[in-house]
Amino acid sequence: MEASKNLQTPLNFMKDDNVSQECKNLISSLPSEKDFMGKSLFSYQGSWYYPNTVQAILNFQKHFRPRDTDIILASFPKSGTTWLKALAFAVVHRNKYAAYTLDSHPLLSNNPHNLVRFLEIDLYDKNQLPDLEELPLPRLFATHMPFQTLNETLRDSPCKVVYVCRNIKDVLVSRWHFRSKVVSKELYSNNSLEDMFDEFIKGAYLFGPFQDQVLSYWKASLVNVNPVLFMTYEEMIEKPEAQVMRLADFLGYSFTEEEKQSGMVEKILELCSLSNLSNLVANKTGTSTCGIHHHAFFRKGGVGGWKDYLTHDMAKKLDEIVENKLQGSGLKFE
Ligand SMILES: Nc1ncnc2c1ncn2[C@@H]1O[C@H](COP(=O)(O)OS(=O)(=O)O)[C@@H](OP(=O)(O)O)[C@H]1O
Repeated sequence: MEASKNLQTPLNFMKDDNVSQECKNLISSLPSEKDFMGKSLFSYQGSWYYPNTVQAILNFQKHFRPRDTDIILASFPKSGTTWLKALAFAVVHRNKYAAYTLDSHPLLSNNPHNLVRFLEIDLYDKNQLPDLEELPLPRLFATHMPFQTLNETLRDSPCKVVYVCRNIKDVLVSRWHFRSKVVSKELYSNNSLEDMFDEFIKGAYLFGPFQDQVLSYWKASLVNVNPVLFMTYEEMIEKPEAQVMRLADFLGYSFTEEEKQSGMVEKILELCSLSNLSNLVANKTGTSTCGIHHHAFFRKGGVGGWKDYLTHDMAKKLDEIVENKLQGSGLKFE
């Protein structure tokens, strides 16, 4: 692939134009690789970022003050983030939007990414000191950072972290489709699946390596420092009622018997379903606060769609890098 110079991407967090001298000094000491467009990525605390994202993470690490009731939704991109944001928002704020009807719910008029904003590619990317005081309680945030980077800031806080992960093969295919929607053809015309596969094998791509991030949250979920709930997209697809109740229990917003009897769990699942969200005008139009068109967050969903795209050999190699990393951890992808 040809690496052209001076490429511009519309996404702020992929740029390198908002970096302090302190951050420049740090970056100059970090391992670096070129991404698919020939732009530089840097490895900070075990994950790869563009310079503006490193700056945003430094902002976050320096200035974020967690509250005990904060909830952080973490994920590797394309693992079910949008769904988890919608579900967590709907669960914790369910009493604010008419006890047993969800007709006037914010999720019907706003994209989940604007209701639960990313720390490093939105809030702290835009602002060194974002105003987080006005957010409704409990405050909900999201991140694609690995646990070790998040935890440096959360260390003494009892705030809760929910991690959702998904099979690497579906993640890769989802990311490939997503890239074709968000990176303009002028910047990158050859969006081949093989290029993305090579990135995953090599490990140097935004927020990668996938397997390192998954392992960081898995390990954190086994020890009781910051409570971490480890969820999988596949389990959410297979047993949505059980998983949303598990989420609610963990967050301290368990469904009452009365709510269960009245069908509240099913109503929330319907509200947050891919078919419902993706058909809303609010999600067919407009751009999220992190600069991505709302519609780009929705596609086909489901489990095993990778089979239509990846060869047997590709699938085997992807499984191998994940298995090698997770060996002995007790976590296994089917
Ligand atoms: N509500 C809901 N229910 C089930 N599945 C959903 C939902 N919303 C989005 N999706 C599917 O999730 C994939 C996008 O992943 P993320 O939301 O993690 O993307 S992002 O990281 O926030 O950019 C992407 O998966 P693929 O369809 O396989 O590409 C979306 O279609």
